[in-house]
Amino acid sequence: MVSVPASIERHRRPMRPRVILRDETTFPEPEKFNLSRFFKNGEINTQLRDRVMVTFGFGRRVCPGRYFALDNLWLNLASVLSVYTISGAVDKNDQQIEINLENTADLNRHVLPSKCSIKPRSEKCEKLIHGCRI
Ligand code: HEM
Repeated sequence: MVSVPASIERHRRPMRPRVILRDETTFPEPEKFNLSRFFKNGEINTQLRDRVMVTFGFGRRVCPGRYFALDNLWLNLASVLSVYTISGAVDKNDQQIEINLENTADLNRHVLPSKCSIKPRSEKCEKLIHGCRI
């Protein structure tokens, strides 16, 4: 077995974000997709521990791209949601097709594909998407 030099060993972290964010004492049923866990009396629960910054690690090895990543996510999501309505798809009998929330087991986990419906919010949005002048 290759031994790890002490200078590297002291940078190792026993608690990774993935483990912290699945701590059942703070986040009951951590594997369940449950947006209501972030709300209290119809408002965002500001008493919860910050679960966004945890994702990027801590201390001297904290992710230096965190603000860039968060701003990009915000811009991308806001751009998409401002012009599209995204919802679950319906089958030919007009019944809602259930969204599959299972994760892959890769290093970078993501949800498995599900059918969904993505429609422009309005004619004006459609023109915007196609790059026409409104
Ligand atoms: C949602 C997107 C991202 C997530 C969740 C993320 C998460 C992380 C995490 C958990 C670490 C390890 C922190 C630790 O060891 O404690 C890390 C390190 C790092 N990240 Fe990110 N990151 C993201 C985006 C980015 C972007 C956009 C960049 C660059 C533009 C970036 C550059 C880096 C670098 C260079 C390190 C190594 C820092 C070091 O070891 O000193 N990351 N990131």
